[in-house]
Amino acid sequence: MLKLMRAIICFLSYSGNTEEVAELIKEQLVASGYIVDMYMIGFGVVPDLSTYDKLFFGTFTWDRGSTPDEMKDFVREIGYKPDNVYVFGSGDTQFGGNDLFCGAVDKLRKFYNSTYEGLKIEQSPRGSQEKTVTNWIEGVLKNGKSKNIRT
Ligand SMILES: Cc1cc2nc3c(=O)[nH]c(=O)nc-3n(C[C@H](O)[C@H](O)[C@H](O)COP(=O)(O)O)c2cc1C
Repeated sequence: MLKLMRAIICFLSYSGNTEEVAELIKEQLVASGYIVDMYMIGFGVVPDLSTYDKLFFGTFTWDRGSTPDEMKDFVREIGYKPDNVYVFGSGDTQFGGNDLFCGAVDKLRKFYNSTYEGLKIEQSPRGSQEKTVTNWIEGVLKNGKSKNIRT
């Protein structure tokens, strides 16, 4: 029997940019045959992540390259380090240039030992950056690790 792959996209977004990235990732995964759930960090109970093949965590960056507190709380609530995490985020190079751009993406990736590169989007992904999202997802699907949740 054909087993469908499942992914969840957990994201934190105040003004909607990271949410837009999450939506694009969802569209791409669905087009590739995944069943996709979305979780807005800070709203409701943290889902059971062990039931997903791939986990996508998204966040904006704050306060000179920092990870927002809600994201830190989410990480604490999970309570373990899944090994199938892919990190994405939005930021703005006006806040400290390349050094601080999407610093939270780098920090989360490091925390989860996520070997696949993080996706960093300058504010809204709509327009020319949509291709960046598409390329990233293609790379994740081709090269990224999946947790085999059925063994
Ligand atoms: C006070 C403040 C500080 C920020 N600091 C950074 C930063 O250090 N690095 C960065 O890349 N973006 C920084 N940003 C930009 C946001 O991360 C960016 O606007 C992001 O797209 C917002 O995401 P959201 O629309 O999902 O809430 C900052 C924004 C604000 C308002």
